[in-house]
Amino acid sequence: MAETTSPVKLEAPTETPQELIISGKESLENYIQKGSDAGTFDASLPPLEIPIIDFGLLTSPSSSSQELEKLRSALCSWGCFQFVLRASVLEFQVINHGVEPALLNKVREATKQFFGLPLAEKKKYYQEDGNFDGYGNDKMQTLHWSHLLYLTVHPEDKRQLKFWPENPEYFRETLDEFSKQSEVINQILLKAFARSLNMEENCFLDMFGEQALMLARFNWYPPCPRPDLVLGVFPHTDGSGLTMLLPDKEVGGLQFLKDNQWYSVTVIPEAFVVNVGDQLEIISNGIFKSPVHRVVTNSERERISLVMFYCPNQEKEIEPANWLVNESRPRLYKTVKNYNRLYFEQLKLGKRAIEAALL
Ligand SMILES: O=C(O)CCC(=O)C(=O)O
Ligand SMILES: [Fe+2]
Repeated sequence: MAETTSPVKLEAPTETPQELIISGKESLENYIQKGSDAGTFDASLPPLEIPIIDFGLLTSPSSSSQELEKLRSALCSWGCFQFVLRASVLEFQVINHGVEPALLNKVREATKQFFGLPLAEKKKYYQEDGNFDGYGNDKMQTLHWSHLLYLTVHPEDKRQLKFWPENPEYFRETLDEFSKQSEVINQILLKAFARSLNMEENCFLDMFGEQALMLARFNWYPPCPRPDLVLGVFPHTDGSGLTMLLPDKEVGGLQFLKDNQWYSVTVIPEAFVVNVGDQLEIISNGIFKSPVHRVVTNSERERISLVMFYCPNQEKEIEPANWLVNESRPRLYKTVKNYNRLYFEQLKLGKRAIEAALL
C-alpha cells in the first residue's frame, strides 16, 4: 500500500528468483517459510464457492433485494465475491463506455509486456527509499516468489509519473482508462454494500472521501521449481478498504482461508474478484470480513494479476459507522488515521494491523 515513507525495507529485485538461485546469489531456502507458518502448498484445493454477483443488479438504487442479500451474505461470511462485467452494465452509468473485454486484455497484455522487459529497462522504474511507488518486490524476511509494480493512480495529483512505464507505449493510457473505470465500479460497489446493510447508500463512500486513495499493484509470479514449498504471496489480509482484483486469465493461484481451510479461486476469464480490506472491516464494525488470502506458485507457467486497492483518504480518521454500533453489537475498533502506515508497521513485526486496531 502506498506510503510516503515505507517502514518495510523495499529493495529492487535484480533478476528473477530463479536466476538468482541458479547464479548462486540467493538460496531457495530464503523463499521457504520456517517455524509455525511452514507448510506445503497445494494448488488443487477445493474450489472456492464464492457467490458470483450480478453487477447489473447492483447499479440502480432499487437493486433487487435478493442480489443485495446475496452480496451481504458473501461479505459477512467469505469477505469476497466474483463478478463479471458486461460492457452494457456501465453504459448508462456516469461514464459512457464500460469495461470491455478488450480493455481487460489490453491491461493484461501491458502487464505481461512490462514484466517481460529486460532488467535494464525495468530498472528505470525501481522503487526508491522512502517512496512506495515503483518496481520492486516485497522484501520480507522470507521472500515472496513475485515481483511487483506499485502505482498510485488516485488522487491524480498524487501520481508519480516517473514510475509509470513508457514501455509498452500504451501502458500509461491503458492504466489511466482502467483506473477511472475501476473507481466508478468501486463507488457503485460501496453504495451497494451500504444498501445491503440498510444504510444510506453514500455512507461508506463519504467515509472514503473525495480524496480516496487508489493504488494499482501489478504482480508477476514467474514459474517456480518448488510450488509445494514456496509462495507467491504469503497469507495476509489487505490493508485497503476494498480490493478489486483482475486475476490472470488462465493461471490460478489465489486462495482464500475460511474456517481454517484454504480454497482456490476458480479462474473465470472476464471476472473480477472483490474482497473486503481491513479498513472496511473497521468501518463496518466487523460485520464485513477482511479475508486472509495467499498466492501459490506454479512450476510451469507464469502468472500475472492487477490489484486495485481502494482506501479511505489517509488524512481522515476512520471508525465504525454509528449505524453499525449498538447494544447488541458494541463497538469493536478504535478510531484510526493513516491505517496504511499502521498496516506496514505491523507487517514488519509479523503482526496483523487489524488486531492493533481492536479496542
Ligand atoms: O495475485 C493475486 O491474485 C493476489 C495478490 C494479492 O493478494 C495482493 O497483491 O494483495
Ligand atoms: Fe492481497
